[in-house]
Amino acid sequence: MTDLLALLYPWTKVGHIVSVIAWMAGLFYLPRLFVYHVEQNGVGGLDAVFQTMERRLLRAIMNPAMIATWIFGLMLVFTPGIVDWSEIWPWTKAAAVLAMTWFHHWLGRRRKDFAAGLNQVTGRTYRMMNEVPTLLLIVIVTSVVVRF
Ligand code: HEM
Repeated sequence: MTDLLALLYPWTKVGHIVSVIAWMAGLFYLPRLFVYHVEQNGVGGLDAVFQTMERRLLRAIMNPAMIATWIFGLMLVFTPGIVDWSEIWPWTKAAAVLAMTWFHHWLGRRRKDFAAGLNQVTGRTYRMMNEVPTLLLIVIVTSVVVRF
């Protein structure tokens, strides 16, 4: 099994990076959609349009991309010679990835609130939350590239 993972290594990394890019695109865009959704000022019909865009973005792109990122990422973890858990970088990366996954689920719960007409979160808070994936991305890329 580990021989197969070693053989697949470059292709696993291709899959990982491609799925990471798709996941991040959604994580940046969905909170921005929520800002516009909150601040639409009751223009007729827009609520339904936003709901459709949010549902499709989450279901068609973000959920599959997150799952693919995890699968390829875990394949890299189990590839021999890639991760040394006595170093610091795998732990900072793991913490940031878990936080990113929490953020994804937080957005998913907010989408359900919008769909039920129960959103309580202000546009200002969504603007602030929009910075979360950027900060986590900096931690993750620094971890995997600098490898402290
Ligand atoms: C979801 C769980 C994740 C796991 C288990 C995981 C695990 C890994 C592992 C073990 C590597 C191998 C590093 C190497 O080949 O030397 C890697 C590479 C990489 N990961 Fe992740 N990762 C995950 C999520 C993410 C996320 C969310 C991002 C970006 C936001 C990311 C960005 C990268 C990048 C850019 C590389 C390539 C680094 C290089 O080639 O130097 N990963 N990942």
